[in-house]
Amino acid sequence: MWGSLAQNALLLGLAIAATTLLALFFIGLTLLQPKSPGHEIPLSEARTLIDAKKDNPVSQATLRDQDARLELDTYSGEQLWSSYPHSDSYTSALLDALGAHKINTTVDSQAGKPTLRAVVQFLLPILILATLFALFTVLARDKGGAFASFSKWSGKGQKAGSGRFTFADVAGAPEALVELREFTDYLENPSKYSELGARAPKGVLLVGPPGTGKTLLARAVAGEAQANFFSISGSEFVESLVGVGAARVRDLFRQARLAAPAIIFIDEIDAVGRQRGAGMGQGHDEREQTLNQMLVEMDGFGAEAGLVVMAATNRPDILDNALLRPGRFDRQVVVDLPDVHGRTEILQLHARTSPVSPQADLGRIAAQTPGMSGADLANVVNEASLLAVRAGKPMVEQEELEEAIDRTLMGPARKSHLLTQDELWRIAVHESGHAIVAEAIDYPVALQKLSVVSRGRGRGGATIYASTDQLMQTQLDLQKSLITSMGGAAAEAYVFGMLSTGVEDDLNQATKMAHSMVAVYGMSPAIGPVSVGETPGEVFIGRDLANMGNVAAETLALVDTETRRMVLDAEETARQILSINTDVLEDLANSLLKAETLSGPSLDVYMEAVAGWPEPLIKDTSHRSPIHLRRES
Ligand SMILES: Nc1ncnc2c1ncn2[C@@H]1O[C@H](COP(=O)(O)OP(=O)(O)OP(=O)(O)O)[C@@H](O)[C@H]1O
Ligand SMILES: [Zn+2]
Repeated sequence: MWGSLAQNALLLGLAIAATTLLALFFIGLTLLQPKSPGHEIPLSEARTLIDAKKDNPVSQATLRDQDARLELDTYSGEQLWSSYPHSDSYTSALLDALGAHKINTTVDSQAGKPTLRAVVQFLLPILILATLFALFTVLARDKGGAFASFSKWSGKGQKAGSGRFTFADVAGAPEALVELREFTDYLENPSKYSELGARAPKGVLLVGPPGTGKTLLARAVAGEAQANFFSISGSEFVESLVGVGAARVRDLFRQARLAAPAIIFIDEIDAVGRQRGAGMGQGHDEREQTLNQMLVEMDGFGAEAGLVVMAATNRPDILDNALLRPGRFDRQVVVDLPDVHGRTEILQLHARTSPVSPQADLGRIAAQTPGMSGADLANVVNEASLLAVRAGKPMVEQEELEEAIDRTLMGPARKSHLLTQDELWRIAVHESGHAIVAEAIDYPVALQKLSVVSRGRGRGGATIYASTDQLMQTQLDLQKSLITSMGGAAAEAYVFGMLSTGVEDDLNQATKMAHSMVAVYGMSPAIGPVSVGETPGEVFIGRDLANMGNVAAETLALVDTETRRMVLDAEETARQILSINTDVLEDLANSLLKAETLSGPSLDVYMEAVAGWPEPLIKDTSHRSPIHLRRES
């Protein structure tokens, strides 16, 4: 809860300083009370002495105007003093009286002569205030207190030129680099875009598991384009008070605008960018305000600004749709875990800055580390260097590198393990299942890439399709994508006789889709073309039935049954497709296991061998059998 050790020390120090200063202030005030000589008399008595008409006893008077004190010396050698009301009129009245009786008077206004007392009186309160202010600021930053908006936002500007990263510092992510070129292009010459009235690229979402170099990529874009770099993490907004996050966002954008061309990098954007209205409990309002402010800022600058906002997440699925609209984060760049090729390149890159022996076989290290991220691999090289130093060797040899793999796996930050051969094989079968099923039913979106490592630990591989621009989807389209989603689970069940946790995302997606088909799009014959009032894609489970309005409980039960039936049907179809393509499944899975990723021609070979599925994908069409209508164009 309480930040770092250093922050604690700072807090303690400030608290002590504030207390000390406060004590000094009061001690100082009493001790430095000016000591007037002699004894105090009431003002009335002093006036009587001054005003005495005969034998005036006062030999000499001193007006200490600043302290509002009147000191009187008498001819009898007495020293007396008295306080008087501190006002200009009273002072001049006193001076008049003294003058009238020709009393020798000194006025000591002390103006322009700062005494110790003045210092105490005026500087100490300022010092105390400053210390208290600093204290609050630190507190606020740490706990999200009310003063946080005064504290400096924690974004850091990176001066172009100092310790810059470039694309040469990123290895094993060629696709990401290609996509990011456009942003460096724009940053190097924003006016080109504004002159042409072209829509400048504004926001890009870097999607990928931790440690895959998302931050590195953002910095590299800044470095390539000689742009300034500002970064902030979404998690910094969590737990702060309402309004603080929004203020920081405003600040950040203002600073970046002044420093343009610039990149604003928002790490862990999912911490603020979740679906609005989906959060619960504390910090929810704050998150929404911060998110809204972000949207406002992103809409508030045009092509001429020379600003690019990059954000990183590994959960793009939970982001608020408003963030993904055109003119905001409308681009996504996937930053996958590297395959064996990528890992070799990353190792080579990091080996360049360490004394790695040319005899070391980095390809072998790459082959032993499926599932490791770029950050893990950088760590392997680093650990190996430490081991070499400890062993007194001048160079890092194979031995150290291999030991460093184990050390990296045992490291404190590491939450998972390497993918074993068994896991890789299962993932290869699963992904091949998706691809073969999609091919057999002529899934309308092109398959681009198959991978057994790319999607992050514990999540298995990925089957990546080109994104589609299609706005309207028919029942057949949805049915195809449902069957394709079930291809992975069907393959696991078909080949291994049981599922694994790797099917989680697929089943989730398939269930949501089937549910929408039933409850929203009227595609289930049992329910008919009736909307059950649900938001597309939401699942009933755990939902408050009281919110369901006019929908009868029986209907809800029927929606459930129909959803399940649709998913089961799709799985059955997928399984049958696989059973007529067992040979392709075997070959493809093996090839994938060896190469870790397949794309382009090496993938096409297998796809061409897939036998198509001859049967209709939509059953139960009896209630809506088509007729033939002449169409004239
Ligand atoms: N593709 C890569 N090429 C070279 N080095 C890499 C690569 N990926 C990661 N690294 C190394 O790992 C370090 C950490 O990566 P970075 O912080 O950019 O990852 P990230 O994806 O932003 O992680 P997180 O999501 O945890 O913030 C980099 O500074 C770099 O040394
Ligand atoms: Zn899958």
